[in-house]
Amino acid sequence: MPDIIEPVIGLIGGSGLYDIDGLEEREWRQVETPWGEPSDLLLFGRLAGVRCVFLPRHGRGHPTPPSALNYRANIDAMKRAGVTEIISLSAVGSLNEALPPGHFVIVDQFIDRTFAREKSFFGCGCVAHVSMAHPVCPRLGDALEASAREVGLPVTRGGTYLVMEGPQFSTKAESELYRQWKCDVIGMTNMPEAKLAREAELCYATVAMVTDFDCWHPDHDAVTVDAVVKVLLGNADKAKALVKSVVPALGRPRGPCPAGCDRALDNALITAPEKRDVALLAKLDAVAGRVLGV
Ligand SMILES: CSC[C@H]1O[C@H](OP(=O)(O)O)[C@H](O)[C@@H]1O
Ligand SMILES: Nc1ncnc2[nH]cnc12
Repeated sequence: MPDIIEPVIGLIGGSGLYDIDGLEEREWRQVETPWGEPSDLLLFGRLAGVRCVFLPRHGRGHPTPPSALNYRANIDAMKRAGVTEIISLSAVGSLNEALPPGHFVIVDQFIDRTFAREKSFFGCGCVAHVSMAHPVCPRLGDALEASAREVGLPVTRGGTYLVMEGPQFSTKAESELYRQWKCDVIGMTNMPEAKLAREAELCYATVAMVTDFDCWHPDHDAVTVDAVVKVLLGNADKAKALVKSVVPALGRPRGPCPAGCDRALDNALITAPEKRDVALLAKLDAVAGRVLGV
């Protein structure tokens, strides 16, 4: 790992965010991965001189639902594109009265209730167990919080994001259960994305943009896509202002991540070298080349 890193900021745009304003030298480029196709071409460019790579999570025009997203291809493509940190911008429902629609939450924990997705780059022939105790990079969280306050967004630092499989929204009983679990927001996409970013040794943080009160709130109608999209349009402008402020702050040359996100595989591999599968190792070149030497 170099002592001084020139950051390349990865931005994953969720529902309602299919492009990034103000990018200079912009170019949509296909990035091939051994895991299949990412959601779309990747948009390369510069913001205030800082290299950025943007990916619309569901593809432009939103053709792909949460369960069908190729999360491994998306993260691998980011890594291959040279990205060093990822900011996930996501629409969420609120499970907390204090977090109304229009509010931004820099989440710091997740509960993963998804069950129909590929969740790891590793597997038979190369087993790895990374720590997910602290799934979000605090350095990115600090920068996002400072920028959100600077541009005047209603923001809360910290919160737990419940990741459901979808695509249907929750039942009222589920929504109430997640509230009992002290979850703050709910969405369908940030897992396994955050797990895969950790395996790929990429710093990762989520800006959860509240669009609705899900279905638990007695004074609000159950969530609909129409209602979500209405709030999303306002949130998307705020998200773009946040990105404009945070990218220059994160873009300065820096040392290794103080939280160790960029060394997550140092103590994670358990398969003996002679038991490793050569074909899998080849696929891990971008994600784990640093520790596997492939
Ligand atoms: C359009 S509402 C449901 C949809 O929005 C969120 O997506 P993203 O996290 O990519 O912004 C949620 O997770 C669902 O996929
Ligand atoms: N209530 C909700 N449940 C799941 N995902 C969402 N995305 C936006 N609102 C949501």
